[in-house]
Amino acid sequence: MTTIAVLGAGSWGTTFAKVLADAAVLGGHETTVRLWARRAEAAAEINESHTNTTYLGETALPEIITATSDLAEAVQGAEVIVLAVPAQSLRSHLSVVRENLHDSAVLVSLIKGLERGTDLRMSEVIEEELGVGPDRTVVISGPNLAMEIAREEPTASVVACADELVAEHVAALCNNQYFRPYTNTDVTGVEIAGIVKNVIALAVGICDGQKLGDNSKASVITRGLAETTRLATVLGGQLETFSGLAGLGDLVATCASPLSRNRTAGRLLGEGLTAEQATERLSQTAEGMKSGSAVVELARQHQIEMPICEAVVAVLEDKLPVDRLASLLLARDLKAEGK
Ligand SMILES: NC(=O)c1ccc[n+]([C@@H]2O[C@H](COP(=O)([O-])OP(=O)(O)OC[C@H]3O[C@@H](n4cnc5c(N)ncnc54)[C@H](O)[C@@H]3O)[C@@H](O)[C@H]2O)c1
Ligand SMILES: O=P(O)(O)OC[C@H](O)CO
Repeated sequence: MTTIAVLGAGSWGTTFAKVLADAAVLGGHETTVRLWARRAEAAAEINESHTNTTYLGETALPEIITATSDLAEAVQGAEVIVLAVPAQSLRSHLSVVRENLHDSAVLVSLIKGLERGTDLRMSEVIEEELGVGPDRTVVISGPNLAMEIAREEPTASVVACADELVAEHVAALCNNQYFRPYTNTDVTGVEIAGIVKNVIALAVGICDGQKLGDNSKASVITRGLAETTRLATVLGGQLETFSGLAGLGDLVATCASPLSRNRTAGRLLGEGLTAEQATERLSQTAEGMKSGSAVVELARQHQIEMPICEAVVAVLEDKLPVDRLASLLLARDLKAEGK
């Protein structure tokens, strides 16, 4: 019997709990999936009606998912702990996890954000707070819009861990008829790809809000991928990761889809809303809004040029009028494409 705790019953946490439960049924594994919801009413709805209507409408959740609003209870005895809370709140949740952590538990981050103040990736926050090694820290990232996966539309993803056997174990736990995981050992590359694509999606959304067309958006996506790759490779990420699912795959899904909260937030900024107004309008997590400044800070520390991310953050901080973003990027000095 494998006990898996999923912390965060928002759109991705709830959907991923369903992915795990469906994988267990398909694979004939004996698995218990516990889902931690911040609100007691959400936990009660999941237990009684097997739905989470706030995030997933009428999607029917498998009955092997049980929910609780008691974080310690969710974590107790769990061999696998999946983290699906907003990036800026992860550290505060980990203090409760630490007190109830199973000796050999594996920690799996679904989070696509960078911690403000420390500029740490989520795997680094987990390792620092829980004192676990990279062989127990896993990151899952890819073109994974929760709502499509909840409808069981096929997708693929990347399960990354420094220890390939651990990645394979977690991949087996989430492999089902609509979710196909590939393993990878490039945790840094996979994580940076997921973090920065949210900032690039904000830029694409701004193009939408400004009524710019597909050439502009394709240019932002392509140059955005170049920025992401520059940062990740300096931090130790592998170049190949960026032509894969966690790189190009996720960038395309997020920047193309009206389901993306980051692209939607960008569109609202492009239409003239402030960052605060756009966040209020969304009511769900758009990680790029908070992580953007940490990305830019990290890039500056490593002397990496990230002009698109810099411009997005300047808009978020009200230092650049949104209608000047395109002209600012176009006025930069000419350079060779590969540099
Ligand atoms: N939704 C997706 O399609 C998707 C896909 C892949 C990755 N992700 C990533 O997964 C992470 C979680 O995203 P989500 O879509 O589930 O977000 P969400 O906004 O839908 O849900 C967040 C959940 O965290 C809970 N929470 C706990 N502490 C919180 C706090 N301090 N502030 C706000 N909420 C708090 C909320 O109650 C909610 O249940 C993000 O890093 C996101 O980038 C999301
Ligand atoms: O809705 P977004 O913008 O948080 O994107 C969701 C996923 O990260 C897409 O892979």
